Amino acid sequence: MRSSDYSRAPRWESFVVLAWATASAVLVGNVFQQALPQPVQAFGPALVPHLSRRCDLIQRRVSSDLEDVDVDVDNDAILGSNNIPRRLRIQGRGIPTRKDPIQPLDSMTYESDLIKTWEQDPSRQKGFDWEIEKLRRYFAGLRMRDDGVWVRQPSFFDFLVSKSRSDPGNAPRPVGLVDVVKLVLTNSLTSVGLGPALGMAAVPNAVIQKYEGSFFSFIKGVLGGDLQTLAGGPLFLLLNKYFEVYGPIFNLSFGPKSFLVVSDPVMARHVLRETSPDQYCKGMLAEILDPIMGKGLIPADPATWKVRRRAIVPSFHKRWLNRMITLFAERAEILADDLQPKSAKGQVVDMEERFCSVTLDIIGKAVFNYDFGSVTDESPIIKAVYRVLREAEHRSSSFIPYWNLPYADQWMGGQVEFRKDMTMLDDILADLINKAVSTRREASIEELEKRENEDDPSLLRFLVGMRGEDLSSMVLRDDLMTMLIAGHETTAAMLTWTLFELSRGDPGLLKEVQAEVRTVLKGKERPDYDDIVAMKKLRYSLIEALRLYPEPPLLIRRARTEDNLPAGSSDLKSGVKVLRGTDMFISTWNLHRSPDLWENPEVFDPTRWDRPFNNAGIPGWSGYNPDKVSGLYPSENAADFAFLPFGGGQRKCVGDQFAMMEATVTMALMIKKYDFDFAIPAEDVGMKTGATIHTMNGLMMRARQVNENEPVQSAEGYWEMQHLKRGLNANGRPYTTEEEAVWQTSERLSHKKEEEKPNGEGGCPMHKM
Ligand code: HEM
Repeated sequence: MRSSDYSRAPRWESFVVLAWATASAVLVGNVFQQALPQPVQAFGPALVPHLSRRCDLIQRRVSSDLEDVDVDVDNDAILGSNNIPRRLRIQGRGIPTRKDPIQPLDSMTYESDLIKTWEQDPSRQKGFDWEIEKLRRYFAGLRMRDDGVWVRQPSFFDFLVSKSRSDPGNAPRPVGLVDVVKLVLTNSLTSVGLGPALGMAAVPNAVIQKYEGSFFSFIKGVLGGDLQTLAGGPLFLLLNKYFEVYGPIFNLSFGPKSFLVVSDPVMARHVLRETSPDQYCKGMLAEILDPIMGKGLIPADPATWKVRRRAIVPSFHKRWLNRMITLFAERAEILADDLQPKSAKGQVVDMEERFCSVTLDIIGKAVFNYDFGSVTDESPIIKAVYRVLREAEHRSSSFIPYWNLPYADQWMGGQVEFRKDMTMLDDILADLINKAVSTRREASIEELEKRENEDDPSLLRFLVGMRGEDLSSMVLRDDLMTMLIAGHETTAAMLTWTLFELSRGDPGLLKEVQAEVRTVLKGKERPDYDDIVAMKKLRYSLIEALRLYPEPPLLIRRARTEDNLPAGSSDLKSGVKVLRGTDMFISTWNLHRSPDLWENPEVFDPTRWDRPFNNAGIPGWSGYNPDKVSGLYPSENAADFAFLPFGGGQRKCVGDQFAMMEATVTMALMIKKYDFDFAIPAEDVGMKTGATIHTMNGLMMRARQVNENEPVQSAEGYWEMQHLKRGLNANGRPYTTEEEAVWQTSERLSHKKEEEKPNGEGGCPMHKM
């Protein structure tokens, strides 16, 4: 066909040729985009210059036809470039819900960058390239909303949009099929003894192959994808058994799939702190949590995480945290009041459920100023939240992604319900976000920190007010949903296990913690920050519960680059080569209960946090040093990564201070007003796991109201005695001089004898009996 024939060509033909030309151009651009420098990427469509004259001619005709498409929009309200024609505009503003077919463009993608590149320099919005770009956007369903936000509607030409993440610097690419194939091959060769030839370390292999349950339960486990059933119980307990057999690093294999299980502080420090967050991502955790948390901070890929972490951290500022203390106290008081009639009647209360309710109410108010009212009420929304949480937990302990089966949300009972629950929660969230956006007052971070926001001190209000914050995309919704989930059951579990351990342990310890609480809060209506600091024995009890019951008991990572783990306490002196794509579990459960890292690791002993601990047998580990405790709890740094209550490194929990304050205030108000007795034997409480560790049968207790102004019948001396009997001074440190040792020991012990004398003045009545 001669070029002059085009003037006579039928219109549909020119349309097809144009679409083909545009598609090939953009496809070429998209395929090679990662390999090309940014300016070249931005001109993807122009990568086929020989087509330009033809396309120009056809395009002029087609685009003039398209101008006639009538889209009713308020042109005055449109922000940004005036060069965007009406056909590329669409009505609407605000944040849609997940189920809406029209979604804002993900601001972290290459596509978004490409649009920004065009917008940054309006002088470039002319000529052939610009016309092609406009057409590409039209066919790809890209539209600009009234508020200037680019959205995407479903389109047959969806492939014209590049969804890949933009590359911040030299970030490694996500793991792909080739990496997985290479990994499986290497694993297979290593398992037949060829590992050393491939440079792989001789990491022991733990193969789950002996199933001890019934055939029926096995089939049920396989069909339901339930890893716990197949592992014969909570996975972290199985990993603990293997830890005892194979040591601090081993491979856990299920057929061709394997996980590297790390239980060594030096290796954990390397992965969490000494590598960049680009090097290890959340891997399968991100895949599992995607339908619930989307690109929220916990599962976020490294590129999204960098941007969102920077936005979220300032919202947890000191003034806000102080303000939250009042919220914690208000909500704990509601819980205490609710316990009163049950206490009077001697009724049994499931304290685990009560702690879940109070933490849900707190996080709802703190994150988006929403009152779930779950301590006193039951509602379909609360039930939906719990069902979603259970589903998230089930997914995170499954190895078959049953939720991805075709149309699973149409025919699988649990998935149908899950879809409905998510829709309900999404609608509520979208409504809250849109309300906050519509009353937005933009300001700098410093200004926002000073702002009072009496009626609504929520994180949502802060984030929406942040100048320059991208409010268009789903990431805000994803982050809020993530914090709702992350900040709720974790704190509830910490409270549950603290009450459990304090109640079943030495009564002297509980009495001492209660005495501290009642002394610090004496005559005060509500605790403040200084009181939280002063209640050290309580804080250390809470953190000790997190040592024994870490939430979550496993941290999940996937290597995005090849790496070499240090040897740590293993025998693999050259370290361990980690291939790109390797899935890894860092077992916090094993770290926290390792006899090499703790004295009497299985014992609940909050006093341990006063005493240093070291083990020269672990090269590169500097032990636990109480002098390094600087905040509200002994952190991962004080224990050199043997203790990871809130993770470590750059992806450490953003809510650690919030959680510690919340738990201290809630527990303080509980044990100030009540004594608790087990309603079932402590050993029947049991343990099961999902993302967090729950009790098997609830924490069934009876609360006895006490006179909070009466001093606790003292067990004074329990805490100090734990140090003294180990030959340390009253603060848990070694004596500096011999004189001090002699003086302190005789002084303390004679004081103790005085207390123990029958009818001795000031003696402990408990010991008088
Ligand atoms: C006792 C309570 C809590 C515990 C034990 C806990 C534990 C953790 C742990 C271990 C991580 C690191 C996960 C990893 O490295 O894979 C984490 C991350 C996170 N937590 Fe918490 N958390 C608690 C409370 C909270 C609260 C109250 C919030 C929010 C209000 C919160 C929000 C987050 C977020 C957003 C992350 C992801 C941080 C990032 O990747 O940058 N957490 N948490």
